[in-house]
Amino acid sequence: MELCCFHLGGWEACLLLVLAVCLLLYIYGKQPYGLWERLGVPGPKPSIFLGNIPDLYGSQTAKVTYANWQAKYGRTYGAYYFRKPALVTTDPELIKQVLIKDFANFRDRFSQDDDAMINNQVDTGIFFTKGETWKRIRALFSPSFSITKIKAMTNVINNSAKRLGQHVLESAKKGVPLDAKLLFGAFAMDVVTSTGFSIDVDSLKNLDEPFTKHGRSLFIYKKSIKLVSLLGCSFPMIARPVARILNSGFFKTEDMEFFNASIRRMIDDRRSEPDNVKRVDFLQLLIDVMDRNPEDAQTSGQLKKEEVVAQGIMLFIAGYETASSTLQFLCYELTRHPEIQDKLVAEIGKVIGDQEPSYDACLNLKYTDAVINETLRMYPPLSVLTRENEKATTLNGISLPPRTGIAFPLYLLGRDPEFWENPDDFNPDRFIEENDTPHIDPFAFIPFGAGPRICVGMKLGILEMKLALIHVLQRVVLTKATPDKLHIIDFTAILQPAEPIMIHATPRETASE
Ligand code: HEM
Repeated sequence: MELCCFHLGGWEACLLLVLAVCLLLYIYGKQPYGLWERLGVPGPKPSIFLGNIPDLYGSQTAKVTYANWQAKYGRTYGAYYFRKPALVTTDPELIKQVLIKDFANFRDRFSQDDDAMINNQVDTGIFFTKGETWKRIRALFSPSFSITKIKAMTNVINNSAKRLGQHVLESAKKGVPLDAKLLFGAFAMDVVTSTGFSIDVDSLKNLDEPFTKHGRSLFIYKKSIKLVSLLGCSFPMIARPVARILNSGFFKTEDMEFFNASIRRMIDDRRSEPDNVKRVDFLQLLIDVMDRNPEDAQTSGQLKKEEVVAQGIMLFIAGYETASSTLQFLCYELTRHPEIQDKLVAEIGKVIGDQEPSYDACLNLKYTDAVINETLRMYPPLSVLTRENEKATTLNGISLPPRTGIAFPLYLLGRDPEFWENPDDFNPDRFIEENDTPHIDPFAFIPFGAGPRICVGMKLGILEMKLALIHVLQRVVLTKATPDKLHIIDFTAILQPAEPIMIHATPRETASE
């Protein structure tokens, strides 16, 4: 190789090449990290390639890091999630501005280079889509979650909840403790499969049933996936094509392929059935939207088949983890607070009695609402909410370039002593309006998000949690739970106990089967 007037031997050329690559990598690794300094916004110092990710997902949990950052830099500061800058805030005024007032410019969730790591099968899922595509899909998807549709599904959810109650009673009679996440996960999976697809799985009896197994596996991250995600976010231009070729990504390929193949099969089966066997479930509602005009989905405002499949997979992703996680923490707290459990049981007895719980009756369970809210305040399943701006804008006097991330650490917000008295105490009464409770700032409590992109499954989620509590607490007393002290982890913003929560129960004297 000839370079200027030097003649380089093989190893010298190699050395030069290595040095040049290192220099380029160094420039690439450092290049995105000047924004906050330029704008005079305080914040933690980023590491090369990874930004502040090592602080968030390294040896300590993200919630501890967010608390440390807030103590050091105040309520609003700048950080870097891999190569992307994000303004982090727990200021309710700013949260309101982003989620409601300036929503038109903050429609999208924060993503790394167009979600390079989101698997093919689900990349048109409503949670991940952006801009006009999100708007079209949301408009078509939301009517499926109307009160009328949810009311029509109450019986089906009730059947799963009854099975849950019976299962807990049988275990209580045998004195067998229950793994709360497996238990409520199986219940949540039954709710998704029955309301979504009219499939009666009975996951409680068969934890290895494929739907339950793959649903559970969605949120169990292998070390290799963590590594691939890290690489993917640091080098998105390489990661995206590689992920596409290997058909892999953030979720495990085998889970995505299982759901993809199962939902496609169901769609095909239904299309070959006569019209009069139409089912009342989410898949049918989506198929009906698709069949209005299958050819021209994008322009006519309809859904394409792959979009229907992606929304079907979304039901598993969004419906499984959230409700089961909340129920496990809620029951854990009930074992710690027998007086709250007694109040809950008294309300259920008064409002529901021995009737089949209806949607309307569940609306009258005000104390149950307070207990659910208090659980969501302390243990929001999605512990960080995000958005990003389409166009350049000014927020809190800070000029944000287009596609800057915004992050709201919900866990921290729920434990903030400025908004909550004794925030680490489980006290549902703070959500009871008649009590002499301090005013709750609505933007300090957003476990379902807020504004036009709020959780579309909120009513369904609340209903299924209430029905689960009714059927469990009518049959057993939750007496004890381990571990004694909860250690909570929050990799990729999903809140989980580090060790499984085991619940002990005894049959209630008045319990029916
Ligand atoms: C305890 C129960 C649940 C909690 C705490 C919860 C929480 C959330 C949160 C925080 C978001 C993001 C909202 C935002 O960015 O403003 C969300 C979005 C979403 N949730 Fe839920 N969720 C729950 C149950 C469910 C259920 C049962 C379903 C459906 C089966 C569901 C479907 C969705 C979907 C599809 C989205 C995306 C909406 C969009 O991007 O337009 N969720 N949820």
